Amino acid sequence: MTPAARVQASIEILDDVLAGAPVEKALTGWARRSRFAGSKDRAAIRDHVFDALRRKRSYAAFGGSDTGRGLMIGATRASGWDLADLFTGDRHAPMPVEETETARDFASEAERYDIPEWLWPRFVDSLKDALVPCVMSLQNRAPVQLRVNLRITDLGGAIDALKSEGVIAHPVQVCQTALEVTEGARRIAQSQAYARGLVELQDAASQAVVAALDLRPGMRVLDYCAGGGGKALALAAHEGVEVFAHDVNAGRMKDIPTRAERAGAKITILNSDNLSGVDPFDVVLVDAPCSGSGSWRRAPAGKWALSEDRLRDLTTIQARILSDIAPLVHPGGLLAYATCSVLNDENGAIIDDFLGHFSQWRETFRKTWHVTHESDGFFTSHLTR
Ligand SMILES: C[S@@+](CC[C@H](N)C(=O)[O-])C[C@H]1O[C@@H](n2cnc3c(N)ncnc32)[C@H](O)[C@@H]1O
Repeated sequence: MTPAARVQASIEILDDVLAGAPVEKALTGWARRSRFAGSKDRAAIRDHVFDALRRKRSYAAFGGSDTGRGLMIGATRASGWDLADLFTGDRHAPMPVEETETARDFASEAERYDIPEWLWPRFVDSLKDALVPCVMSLQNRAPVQLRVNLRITDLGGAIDALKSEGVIAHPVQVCQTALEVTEGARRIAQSQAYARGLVELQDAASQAVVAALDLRPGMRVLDYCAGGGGKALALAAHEGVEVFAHDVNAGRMKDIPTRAERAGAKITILNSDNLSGVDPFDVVLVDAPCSGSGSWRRAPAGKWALSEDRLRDLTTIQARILSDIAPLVHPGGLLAYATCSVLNDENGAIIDDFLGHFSQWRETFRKTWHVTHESDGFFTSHLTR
């Protein structure tokens, strides 16, 4: 496909997404209808679509409308490409840009930085001096990051194994187990290094949340909101730590046994019914359901799907999970709360509210990871009684 034909395909997919289709469904639907497209075309179109979704508001201003076409005109203007080279009207290319399709000034800072208008005051309050670097980072693509499985290898061993298969990766500051992939990211899933459990795909801040726990051999640790098991696997990489995984939606944990086997680790799955009968744990990690605002680079549709009502529901769920789970922590043990959100409503405010209601608990540690090139936005707080 020509670059112009890729832009036209992106316009069509974006129109589907703007009409309400989930982005992955819109991309696969297009790919199925377009057998002529090769893997490089599909990857380039995916990049265009995700980029346009990250910057939906600013591209709409640059492009003069919030349609798929407006976003891709905006993207072309923002990147400095010549519109006349892509919007040619030739076969498969978008129609030439008309005089009415002009850029306009940004109406607000929220529009400039691609944040929903209603959410902007919360971003300002939550992020303070980190606001602009954070929202600018959220406009860009996230790096591909790996966790080195220290049960099987060390950083050097993983880097060498990946390199021999054409994947170039280097350590990142955020966490000692984390690597950033700079070349060959698409080879990872088929690589021996991945199949043999040397590395897992996981962002560095998620790894840092687990690394912040003082895990020691003999501890029993519960990952209460385990989902696909990313954090449970990182917990289970610690020698001698017994790891349990639970999720209200048990189906989400279906891949954990296979992933654990690949990693040479053991994770016991608990369902909600047998949770009440188990002995208390030394550590309970609550990686709570949240807005995902710290990882909107990876899932940009979430930025536009969040509403005030949904945020209120999430904070209610977060508070309820903390109070429900507190009795499952051994006296003197650790209740570790985490979100991949940058919003104080889901972070400090939840902890402060919990401590206000449960006076026997105190906070021993709190940390925020701001969104930077290297890091997704994360928050954690350690509570004990
Ligand atoms: C942020 S995700 C977890 C991601 C996972 N820990 C990982 O690292 O891959 C939050 C999870 O919480 C689960 N969840 C939502 N409400 C819950 C509840 N009341 N109790 C337990 N889990 C819940 C969701 O099903 C979802 O899988």
